[in-house]
Amino acid sequence: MAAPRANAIQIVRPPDNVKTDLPEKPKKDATQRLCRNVLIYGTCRFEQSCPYYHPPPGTDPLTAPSTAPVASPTKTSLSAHATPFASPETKGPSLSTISGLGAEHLAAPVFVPKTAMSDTSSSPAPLPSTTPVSTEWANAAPFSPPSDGMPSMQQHQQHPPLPQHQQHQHQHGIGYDEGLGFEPQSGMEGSMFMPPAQRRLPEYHMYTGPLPHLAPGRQPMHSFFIPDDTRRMIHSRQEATFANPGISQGLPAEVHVYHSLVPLGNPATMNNVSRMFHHPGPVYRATSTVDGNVYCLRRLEGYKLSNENAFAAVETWRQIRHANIVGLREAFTTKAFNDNSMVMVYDFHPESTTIAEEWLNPDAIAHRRQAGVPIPERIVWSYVIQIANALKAVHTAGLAVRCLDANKILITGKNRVRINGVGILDVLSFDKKTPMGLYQQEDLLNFGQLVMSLCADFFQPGHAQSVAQGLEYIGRAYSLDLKNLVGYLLGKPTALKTIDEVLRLAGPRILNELDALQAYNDTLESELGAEVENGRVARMLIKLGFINERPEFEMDPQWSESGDRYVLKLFRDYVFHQVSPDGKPVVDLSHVLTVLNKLDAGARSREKIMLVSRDSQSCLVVEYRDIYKCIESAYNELRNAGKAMRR
Ligand SMILES: Nc1ncnc2c1ncn2[C@@H]1O[C@H](COP(=O)(O)OP(=O)(O)OP(=O)(O)O)[C@@H](O)[C@H]1O
Repeated sequence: MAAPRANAIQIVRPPDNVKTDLPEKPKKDATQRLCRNVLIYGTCRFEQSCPYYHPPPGTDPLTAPSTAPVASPTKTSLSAHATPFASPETKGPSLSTISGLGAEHLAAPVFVPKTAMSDTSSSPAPLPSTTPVSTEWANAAPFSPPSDGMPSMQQHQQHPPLPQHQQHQHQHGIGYDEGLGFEPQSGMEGSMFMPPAQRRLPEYHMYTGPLPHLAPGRQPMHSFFIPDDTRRMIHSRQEATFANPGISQGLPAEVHVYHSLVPLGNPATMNNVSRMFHHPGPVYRATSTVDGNVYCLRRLEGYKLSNENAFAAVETWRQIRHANIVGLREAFTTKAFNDNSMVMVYDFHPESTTIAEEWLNPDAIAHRRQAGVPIPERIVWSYVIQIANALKAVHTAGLAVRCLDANKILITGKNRVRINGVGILDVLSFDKKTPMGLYQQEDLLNFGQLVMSLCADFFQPGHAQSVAQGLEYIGRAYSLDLKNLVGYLLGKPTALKTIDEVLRLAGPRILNELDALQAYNDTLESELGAEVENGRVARMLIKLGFINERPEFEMDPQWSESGDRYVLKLFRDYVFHQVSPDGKPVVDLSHVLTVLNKLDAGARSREKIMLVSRDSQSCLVVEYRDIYKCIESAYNELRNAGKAMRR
């Protein structure tokens, strides 16, 4: 058994120039105050000589009646006395009211737990959730009653210096990697542990994993971050949006309000005459000087405006915003390419391809034939429903797509399709005489041919025999529903043939699509949830970064090392600089994320952690809410000073 240490550990408060306005509360008589050893370790080995109150064996000091002489942690905690904490409510403007692009964005809405935390302020003695202690704690030197009159830190009873690694192992106790269970170490007495209910993670700790049905067998660590495939997809889209492959030679520096043109699609065929538009129709990515966004410019070479009214349809198309249509933004004529060109500006969908490139290229067809597997029906129905949805919106707006073709359906995401090139033929082949109903019938026919060519790759549009063979093949390889739908679309145009009827035929398949979309939505929301938490942690880290190690503030080189900021320095060590028993750095991401997340959610958290000075000569037992206040106070100080300078 370790003897009590001769050099009693002094709890040292660093120099603090900030004077508190809080009135000091009268100290209770030592015999009326709960022994810290009991509070933290469960027992006091020096009960005979210790001047503090020791509850009778078997009594839980923290659940003792309020009349019992139990010292509430509220009264002995760092925050209770002489702490110059500035509450965000009382000092400086409310963080959430600040707007702009400055550091004020760090002020995420403060999370206020709705559950048990709400009444902790009035409860007599909430339970600290610092968890297990080791046998080393049991052998620790007892605290000594404070001998001088330091106002705040003295309220913490003294404990032996606790190496950071012990804090890591025993205060924090468990990491996410290790699961939430807790196994007492052998040789530790049961009485040394909090009852199980008190050891669980607090309810305000927000780092929840994904929904169980969304991540069976997923590694816990991965649930902290966005999954690899989603991350890769987002990165490659960002790269496709902003990377400059350096192939812009020969292109004008600016076209209307667009600059930084980069050709899209296959460079070998981009200057070919478009099969759909009968003009060479290269496509470019370009950045707008107006809003800084990236757009897709389709240039139609050799266009001569013959009728001013030709552009009238563009205005109607501009109004259509639909999930399955590539949005048309504007159209203009230009000589910037040293010719007469018309440019149609569309929303840019990075990394997109077309149905033709994806499914109808010779390699894909050969592969399917070799494998004897057609395109899965689920995918065909998904395309059918999305395109039908787009057609419904277009026809309802009194327009027609007029270019429904596998080359003009963009695949912009997982099974996500959008009709591309809308409005071009309205301008190029401006013709007021043909009724729109005829074009709409043409849309339905094109739709049928598109579905047929996906299901039966030998299909040749316009050949009656090919249609019959195709339908017969669909009848064998796919469901009767699909065959009926294609048959309907390829049937003779009549007034009764409408997109509404197509939707009716698709009927229950629409529900499947809805189901799949909602499941995908759930997945994305769950991933977003983890990122929200990461965002909060990032804000907390940025705030700490503003404060920790600041060379000077208001002519005070000691600012970041004194007062509240000293607590933050120790807290930073607690988060990042823990070491294992053999002195090796503990690089435990789950510890960092958990602690920072608790801190961000900790405006009212009574959970305690122990911070130890670098020389291990002093320690502080602080609640998360105190550290939270320290950060808010110091950060507001910096922010207000920064604002005053800007004025
Ligand atoms: N709005 C857009 N956003 C992003 N990329 C696009 C967009 N529109 C087209 N693209 C890219 O440009 C490529 C070429 O598209 P385009 O419509 O010109 O196809 P195409 O096969 O050349 O058609 P066609 O010769 O029949 O006119 C597409 O594969 C796609 O990668």
